[in-house]
Amino acid sequence: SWGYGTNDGPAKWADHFPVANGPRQSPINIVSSQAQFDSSLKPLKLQYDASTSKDILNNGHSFQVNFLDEKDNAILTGGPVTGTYRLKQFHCHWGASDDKGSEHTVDGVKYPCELHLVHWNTKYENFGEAVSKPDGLAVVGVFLKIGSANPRLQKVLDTFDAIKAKGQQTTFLNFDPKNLLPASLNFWTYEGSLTTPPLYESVTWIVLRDPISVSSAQMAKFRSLLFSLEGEQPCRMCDNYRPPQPLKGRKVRSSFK
Ligand SMILES: NS(=O)(=O)c1cccc(NC(=O)NCCCCO)c1
Ligand SMILES: [Zn+2]
Repeated sequence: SWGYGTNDGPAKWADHFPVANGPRQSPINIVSSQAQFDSSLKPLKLQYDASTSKDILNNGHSFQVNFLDEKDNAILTGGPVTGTYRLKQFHCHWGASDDKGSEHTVDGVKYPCELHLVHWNTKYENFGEAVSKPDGLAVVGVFLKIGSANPRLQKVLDTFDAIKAKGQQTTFLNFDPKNLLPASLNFWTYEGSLTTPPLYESVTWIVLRDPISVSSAQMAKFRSLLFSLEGEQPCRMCDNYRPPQPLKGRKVRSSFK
């Protein structure tokens, strides 16, 4: 199956997933001067207070914190979307060094890490139904910038020894993802896709302008995870990001001037 290596990485994904060369692929480079302020965009509303985290998993591509999504416990409304989107999971993408790792870039600037909070449109039955629909998902992207250690993020990193290898999972309760958001919810938004196979063109992207902090030591902890199964030749999990894709005429709107 697919990965991020020389033989199975982003340059090869089109072999099995031809939509990789489609008209609304993600991520993109956000050219801030080209983004158009849209006063009709509503404030982004992230109601995570009753969010219910369940567990954390190493899926062989990233770590993923999964949420109970049978009820409207953690929802996204407003911003560029109509209706209600439910939080399903969050995960990250990062580099082998602090000079790269994010999927979206801003004026060509790469961040060391990018957090994705994945929500699905409740007009569909569940995530599996929504994931392939053009208005199926809304993903909030948050950049991580090297600075002081992030104590909220540390709670996630403290589970990594239990999920070192692909397929390992452990209980992870009562984590509030609101604690991973910057003070301002100013955002850019555009119509895009999953950034991993199957690359479905089903995502309304909502990329927050302001980063949250992470320390260099914390970034090193991300890189202690493995792409590989226990007992296999260990392969450190890093550079699990897709590079920016062609804009193909899409407009990027901003919620701020
Ligand atoms: N990276 S992302 O565009 O936020 C994103 C969001 C939701 C799903 C996905 N990708 C997938 O679920 N791929 C299916 C296999 C992933 C490993 O279990 C990517
Ligand atoms: Zn992602």
